[in-house]
Amino acid sequence: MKYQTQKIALAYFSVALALFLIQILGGVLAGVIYVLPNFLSEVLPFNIVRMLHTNSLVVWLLLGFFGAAYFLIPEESEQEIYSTKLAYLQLIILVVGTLGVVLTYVFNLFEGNWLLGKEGREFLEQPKWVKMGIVVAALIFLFNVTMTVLKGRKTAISTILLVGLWALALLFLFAFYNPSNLALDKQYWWYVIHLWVEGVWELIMASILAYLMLKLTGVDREVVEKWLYVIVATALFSGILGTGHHYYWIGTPGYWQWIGSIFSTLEIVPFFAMMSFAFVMVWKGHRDHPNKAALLWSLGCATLAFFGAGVWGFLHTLHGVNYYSHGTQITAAHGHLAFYGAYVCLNLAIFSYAMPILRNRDPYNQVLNMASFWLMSGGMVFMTFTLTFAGTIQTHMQRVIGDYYMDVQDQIAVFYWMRLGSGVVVFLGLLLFLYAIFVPRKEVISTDATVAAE
Ligand code: HEM
Ligand code: HEM
Ligand SMILES: [Fe+2]
Repeated sequence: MKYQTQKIALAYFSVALALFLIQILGGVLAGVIYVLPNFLSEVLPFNIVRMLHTNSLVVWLLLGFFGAAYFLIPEESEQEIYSTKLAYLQLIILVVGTLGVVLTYVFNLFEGNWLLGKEGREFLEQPKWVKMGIVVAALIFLFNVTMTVLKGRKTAISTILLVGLWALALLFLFAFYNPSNLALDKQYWWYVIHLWVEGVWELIMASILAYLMLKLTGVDREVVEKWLYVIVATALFSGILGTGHHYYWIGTPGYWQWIGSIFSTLEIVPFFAMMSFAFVMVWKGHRDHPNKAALLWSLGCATLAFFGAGVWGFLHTLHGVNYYSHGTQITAAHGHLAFYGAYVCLNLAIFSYAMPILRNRDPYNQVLNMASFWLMSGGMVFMTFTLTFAGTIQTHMQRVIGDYYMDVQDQIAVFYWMRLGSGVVVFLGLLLFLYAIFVPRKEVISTDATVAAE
């Protein structure tokens, strides 16, 4: 570790991983409820479990991004982080907010209260006070990292990361606007949900991937930067108007069907570019970096993001297709692989790279880490297939033939059992990852012991 303040990342990554564990437990529980509908129905109903699953996902991904910024910005700007105290204060605010959400939902507190009560918009369910806390934490973060970057060396990687993080925070402000008109509500809801994952998060993804490629493959910075500009330009060009693929059936004007179809199809381009980028860098690179696990997660990220977001996104993005598939298991299949490939793998890549450095433990459990990649990714890919099969049958029976929703659900139950099975595999993969990251390798302990004995 070159800079002392990079250590801040350790706290962020650890809390992120704890929430990841909760997210996956929530997913498995939701998967159980799908096949055994009365399971825990009085204590922890499905809607609460689902909210915990999706919100803990978003929170831990954000914590991972913040941690990644604290880790890579000192190196990029050749400068210690402006204030360590502010960084920890930011983390405390986010943890308190998260606990607030969990307690409010699990114990059903403050019903109907404007400030403290629940808000029922998917992904934006946090009570208002938590949303405000998130904004305060984001401001602290932006101040802290911007001051650091301004004082030091400015690189394309840190600039694009900063632009992405600023835009992420600004777009979140739309979460406060919740008009009673349902069409307007949805229109602004997508400003956060879509413009995050298919806009500014892509900038964050591209810059973190670029940093990893720079470190792991040893290619020249100029080459990495050229790719970065192309990826960012195509991501914003396609992603902003691509929002139109959510405006087909919510009461917005008909021209959105064309704008949405055309521009969201172009969204495949940045994901394809990111995949090509990663492989070309490895092919051209001359460095044989010892951290093979971080490289595996990076390549896995770029590849699975291309399939989950690009291919599975395109599958249902043309309005003629979406007319039938909207809101079916096809959507869930895509949502899982896209989030997993693009943002889960990205975080696990930077954790795999940074954790051994942060914990001063090199070499570490590489092989177990790589095994966890295959278990988790295999599980998620299998889950995507089962949900795609389920969704195809569902779309046909429900939207083409016109069968009743619950009758169709009974017919596709076998896929939900398979989804549960793959979810358990993902859970095991995660346990293995945690073991590989946190538990010291046996040989290392024994050498230390002999050294101590001598
Ligand atoms: C890192 C891995 C995972 C990610 C990124 C993830 C992401 C998501 C997302 C984004 C949603 C909302 C989907 C939508 O509205 O279209 C969701 C819902 C759900 N997830 Fe996951 N999830 C993961 C792992 C799991 C696991 C392991 C299971 C276990 C079976 C699971 C089961 C579910 C269930 C049952 C739902 C609710 C679906 C519904 O309402 O119909 N997820 N997940
Ligand atoms: C990493 C990037 C992406 C992530 C994390 C992501 C995630 C998601 C999630 C979670 C949903 C469900 C939202 C909901 O209704 O609750 C969704 C919907 C959708 N996504 Fe993506 N997505 C990504 C990229 C893309 C791309 C590139 C395309 C097009 C090529 C696409 C096309 C769609 C479409 C058409 C829907 C609406 C499905 C429906 O009508 O039910 N997505 N996405
Ligand atoms: Fe979208």
